[in-house]
Amino acid sequence: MTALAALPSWQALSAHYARIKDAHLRSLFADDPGRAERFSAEGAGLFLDYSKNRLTDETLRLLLALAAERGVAERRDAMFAGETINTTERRAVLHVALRAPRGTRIEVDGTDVVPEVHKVLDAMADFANRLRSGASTGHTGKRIRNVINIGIGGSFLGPEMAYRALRPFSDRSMTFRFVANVDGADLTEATQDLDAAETLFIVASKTFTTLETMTNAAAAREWLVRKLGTDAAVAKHFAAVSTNIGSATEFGITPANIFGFWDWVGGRYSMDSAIGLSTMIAVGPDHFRAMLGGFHAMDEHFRRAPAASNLPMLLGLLTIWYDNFFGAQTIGIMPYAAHLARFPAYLQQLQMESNGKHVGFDGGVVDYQTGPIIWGEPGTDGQHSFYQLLHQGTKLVPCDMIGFCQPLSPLTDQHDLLMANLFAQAEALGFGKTAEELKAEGSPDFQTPFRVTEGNRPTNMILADRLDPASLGSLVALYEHSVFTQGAIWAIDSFDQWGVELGKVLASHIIPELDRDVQPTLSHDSSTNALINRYRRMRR
Ligand SMILES: O=P(O)(O)OC[C@H]1O[C@H](O)[C@H](O)[C@@H](O)[C@@H]1O
Repeated sequence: MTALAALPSWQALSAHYARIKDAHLRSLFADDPGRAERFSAEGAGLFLDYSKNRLTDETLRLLLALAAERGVAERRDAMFAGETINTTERRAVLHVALRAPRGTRIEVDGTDVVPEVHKVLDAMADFANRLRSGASTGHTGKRIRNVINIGIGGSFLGPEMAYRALRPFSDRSMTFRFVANVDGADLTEATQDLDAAETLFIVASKTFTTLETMTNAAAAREWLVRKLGTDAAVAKHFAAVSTNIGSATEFGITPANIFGFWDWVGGRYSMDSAIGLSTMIAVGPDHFRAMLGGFHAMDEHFRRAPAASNLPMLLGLLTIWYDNFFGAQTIGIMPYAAHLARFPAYLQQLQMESNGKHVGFDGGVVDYQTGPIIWGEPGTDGQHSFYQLLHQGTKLVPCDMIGFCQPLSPLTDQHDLLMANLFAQAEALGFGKTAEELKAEGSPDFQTPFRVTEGNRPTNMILADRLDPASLGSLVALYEHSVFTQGAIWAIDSFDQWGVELGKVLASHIIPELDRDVQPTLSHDSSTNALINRYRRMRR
């Protein structure tokens, strides 16, 4: 593959960047009345205004040329065709099959996987309906009122985020909790006020080997058996979601309560697979299917919309623009929706685990920056903590601002306040306030320099009608495909995660060294040895 820096479009972008890097959004807007209209696009129920970015028509033209030269569309088509694009794990990448409507054909090694997907969805729907209606009960005959999802990473962040996002659509008579951390405090807090007879645990793990999840699942089983007095209770109080059906069965989970998925679904791309069982129990199968519809609508948009109006491509290319040309290190995600409080955390795994790589397709170390650091908080909360740095700090932090036009809360007047803040923040970040303007408003001279806000801070504005299952699906798929676009440009495998292995292996070496009954001979570095020794002395 041609080195990125050697591509004509890359070189043209570098030269173009040198020319426009200091252009201010104030003048870009003043000189171009049609800017907002031209730099916006719509698809799958989402509207994207990207006009408040530091770009011109030429920037866009060159970024689109880069996407073409780098073969983003071809790689996208290869993904949809079930090709083995996750080369380091030799796997297809087919989260798009999870939301393919019945009757679509998507093949992996000659087998159409769509019927299997719908078979699992139907089994999940049956399970969810029986729980929600009370047709299936716990071991003592009591209705299941509490669902605890035990899982971590992709088996946690998606389900937790989706449950919180869709609470207005959820069965309010049920309690949903999400346990991830191997810190026993997590499970203890989640169970301490619950009646075991009314509690279902879903053990969610693609591999069914993850230390945290297996440890918490075993502790949950002990808790349940202790509370209900018999091992037989496990059958009615545990379900599992995994690609590893054998280990889930060995754990003692009733086969009818095990829901499978496939190795062509990455953990961080799995919230719309059986990993979403807790979501489906919470909101019901119809809403879950509406969410899949939103995902699919964005898949189709990504697949068919011309690059210049293709939301995920635009979002991905803008990330490249700031990351590689402006040298930005991070991107902020600011959902103006309290229900999306966990969306930035969800996107952290999706983006950073996918594109936090420094080795390209050819096995060589890349000579450019890859995935940005993703972080964020819901607005308006963030405005009162870290926005100061966004407005007046020394770092360039492009932000995605996300809003919904219709409130779901009955406090509708407050929605105008929320949206006014959303629009105002993007305006302030983009255009700032000059010393002259401040003086004209009567700012005292001694204060004026401190009050100047430079502006020229870029934002994307993403709007949807309301936060519902369909728009949530579209929004997640938008970011999935943006991540894909970035990975294709950087020529990295966005679907492996080898970097997380070393820490796991080292932990497995240290675990026996903490055993109270042994006096280990430690052979780590002097810092790690001292820390282990200190812990052994200090713990109770
Ligand atoms: O679903 P599991 O197999 O338990 O994996 C849970 C998580 O742990 C791993 O360490 C990976 O970094 C994540 O990609 C994955 O989502």
